[in-house]
Amino acid sequence: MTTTTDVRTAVVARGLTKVYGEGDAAVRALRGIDVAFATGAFTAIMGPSGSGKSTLMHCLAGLDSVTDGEVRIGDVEITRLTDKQLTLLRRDRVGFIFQAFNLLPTLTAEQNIRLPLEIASRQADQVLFDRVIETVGLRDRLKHRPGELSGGQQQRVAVARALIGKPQVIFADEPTGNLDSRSGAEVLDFLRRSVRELGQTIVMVTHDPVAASYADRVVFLRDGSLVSELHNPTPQTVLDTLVALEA
Ligand SMILES: Nc1ncnc2c1ncn2[C@@H]1O[C@H](COP(=O)(O)OP(=O)(O)OP(=O)(O)O)[C@@H](O)[C@H]1O
Repeated sequence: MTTTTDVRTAVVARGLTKVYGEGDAAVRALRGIDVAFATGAFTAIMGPSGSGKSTLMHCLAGLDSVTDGEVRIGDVEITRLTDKQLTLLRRDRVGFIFQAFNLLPTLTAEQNIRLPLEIASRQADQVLFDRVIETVGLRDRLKHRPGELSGGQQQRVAVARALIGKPQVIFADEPTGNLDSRSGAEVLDFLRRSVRELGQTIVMVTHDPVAASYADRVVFLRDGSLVSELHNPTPQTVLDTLVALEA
């Protein structure tokens, strides 16, 4: 598996190890993972329940500390940063999309989308804003509050919010977990278009072989180790790989 750190690589982990607890209660959630995520690619992380998917994403995104090893986002070795530096890095370079859309209910869709930039005192790039709004099809919903939007529309607002800051990478944790299959397909299609058309880099954790098939590449975890990967996956090849892993 490649671990090169050239400009085409957005995120790299080397020897990434995460142990929860100590002594007899210790759980080795990640056992020395080497993985690289290419810039402008859509990668899915899959594996059986408890295999370490969420832990890997949290360590890659600087949301959780690592026990050993390194993580680099762009040219920044995040495992060496102080908490304050990490907060700034997450704010300025990383986008997040969660299963629960995490929108502020009193703000309109547009205000939710612009909020992270406002917090960071950054100017929205109006050309990008318009392009993102067109891409996710929200033009006629900008003045609506989240409670007036469907689940799929709310998640599209969350996708737009993540895209608008032009982060080096977006981490998505089960982004379609709360959506019906049609809304889920729409959101996945927007994620894929943001990679193809805006050059965005996306790393997504999912249980769903259909969701994973929207990615360019799928990496598979088992018991805290990376054990397999697929390029240009289909739902069937993802399912076959999962079945083989769980055998
Ligand atoms: N805070 C924690 N304290 C102790 N053990 C933990 C903690 N978080 C996760 N674990 C353990 O680490 C291992 C990996 O968990 P993780 O949540 O990363 O797996 P996952 O593949 O995302 O699972 P799922 O698909 O069920 O969400 C599991 O054995 C889990 O019980």
